[in-house]
Amino acid sequence: METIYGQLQGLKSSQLKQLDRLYHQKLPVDAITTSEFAQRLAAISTEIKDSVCVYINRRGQVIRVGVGSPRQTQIPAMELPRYGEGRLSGIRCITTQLKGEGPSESSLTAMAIQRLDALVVLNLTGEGFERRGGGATGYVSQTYLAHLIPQTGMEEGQSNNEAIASWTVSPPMSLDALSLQDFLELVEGLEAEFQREFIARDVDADHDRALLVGVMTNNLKDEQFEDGLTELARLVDTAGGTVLQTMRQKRPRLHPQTVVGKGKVEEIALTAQTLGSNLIVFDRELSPAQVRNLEVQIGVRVVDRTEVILDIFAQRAQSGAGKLQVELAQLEYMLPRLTGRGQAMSRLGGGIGTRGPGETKLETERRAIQRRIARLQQEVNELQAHRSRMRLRRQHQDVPSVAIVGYTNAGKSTLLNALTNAEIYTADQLFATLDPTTRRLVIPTVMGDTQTIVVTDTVGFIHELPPSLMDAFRATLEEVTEADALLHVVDLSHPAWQSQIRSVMKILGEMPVTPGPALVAFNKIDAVDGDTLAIAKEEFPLAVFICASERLGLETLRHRLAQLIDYAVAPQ
Ligand SMILES: Nc1nc2c(ncn2[C@@H]2O[C@H](COP(=O)(O)OP(=O)(O)OP(=O)(O)O)[C@@H](O)[C@H]2O)c(=O)[nH]1
Ligand SMILES: [Mg+2]
Repeated sequence: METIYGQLQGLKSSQLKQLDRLYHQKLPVDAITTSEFAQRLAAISTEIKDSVCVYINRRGQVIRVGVGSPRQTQIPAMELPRYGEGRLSGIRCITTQLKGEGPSESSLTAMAIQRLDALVVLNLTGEGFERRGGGATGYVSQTYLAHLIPQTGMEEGQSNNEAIASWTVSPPMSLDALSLQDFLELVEGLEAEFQREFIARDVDADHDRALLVGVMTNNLKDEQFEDGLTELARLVDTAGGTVLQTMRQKRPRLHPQTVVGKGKVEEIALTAQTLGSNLIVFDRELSPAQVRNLEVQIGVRVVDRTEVILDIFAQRAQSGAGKLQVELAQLEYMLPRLTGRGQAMSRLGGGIGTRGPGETKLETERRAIQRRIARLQQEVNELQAHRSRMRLRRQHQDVPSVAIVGYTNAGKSTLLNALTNAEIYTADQLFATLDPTTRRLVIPTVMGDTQTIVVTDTVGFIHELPPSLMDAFRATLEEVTEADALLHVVDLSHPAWQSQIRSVMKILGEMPVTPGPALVAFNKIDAVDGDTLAIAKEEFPLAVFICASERLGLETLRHRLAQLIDYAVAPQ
């Protein structure tokens, strides 16, 4: 017996046998259904007093039989072929309906999620008869034919509109009229239209088309939640993806298996299908099991915030040390997530979270990965030792050191460039800098002479910096803990500047060695209003205010640095 899906309780074995026999039926390739096949389906359905769904491929073979509505018998996303946006799944569903008129909203939604070729609804008369010598007739009162239609005009600006699946449902027609329809003509015409729309939209295959999902839990304030989503959108953008839409759900507690509730998962799947999204990004860390469950139900690759950050790091890493640390972070993140994901990953293609040195390692054995991690750890240790020898040499020469720290995109590199004419890459991007750069800087002393110090610019921080990154970048972060003092650069023009300060302080507080004293420098004051300036001055009376890009306030900054160093290196 083949598997019969759906609600089988209470069915007699003779009924199950009838359902099973449907698997042996074959339809002509150019017919949606034949009259005989539809009557037979309707006869069984009438007998068991429940809907029956049959799924048929383009060769006319029955590939799935289920009892219940199209929604209850639908094919799981992971079992569906994925041909991309320009195509349909190559499978149609014929279902019987005991009451009601046309197809229900939920049946149509199921059609859209599975990208079915068509959905055929057979309304039952409630009676009928078996013809002598086999063959049922009279069970079908009328029929409906529904299919998807391409969404036109999904332009950039429109992409944030609610996703509305587009389908069309025929007026009721007789079974005879339905069986005369040319099925091949219908799907070929439809696919040609989908293909045209797909090309018109100029979809770039290397470009992730992402849906963001935010889960608002009780411990979050509205503002925090929205700031988090805004930042996530910037991260996806920096990683090279396009955000098509952001979906939100409020939940007192996360759903243990899928984070969001069942209805939301369906909505995400439908939206992904409708908008042609190939990536779902959650605003929090997901467990390996949650990622698997979500991918199976949505049929699109699912990543969490950490994976997006790791992907940016992988794209940015230039130096050997940078690449080494990124690879280590990626492997440490991936190791617990390996089981079962390999298959899903290869089905769902590349993009955010699949790039970088860690990528090819995914297929190899766990143990090989563990060995590789151990080797990378060793190399990071050597890197750490090398950096520490360099610092020791400086300390012998009595050169005080300052590390520039701050939230990513605060203007740290711009400031070091302005102070020392260094040529560090700066950009309005998150994590523009990964590798530390150290430059000499001459500043006054508190006594009025001059002195030389070294200033190091390094990787920026972010709210909830992934622990695997913290560990892998320990050699880089040691530049921070080993410096005599810190210059904490804050982007005062950013609406979330206060929470960014808190995040930076939190990360500094979690470092294995307590960092030195810090001077806060509020940057980008050219883009700040008077009220914000007043609040910052009141909350941080010792801070300096600068505009690194216009080199404003740097004289004051040099003097305050002198005081800071005088305090930091004074014999205690
Ligand atoms: N309006 C304004 N923009 C600035 C100022 N300083 C820097 N920027 C801009 O802010 C953006 C980020 O500057 P970066 O120096 O790359 O920032 P960062 O802190 O090094 O960032 P990461 O290395 O990515 O962590 C760039 O587009 C700069 O041009 C400023 O004083 N005013
Ligand atoms: Mg930088």
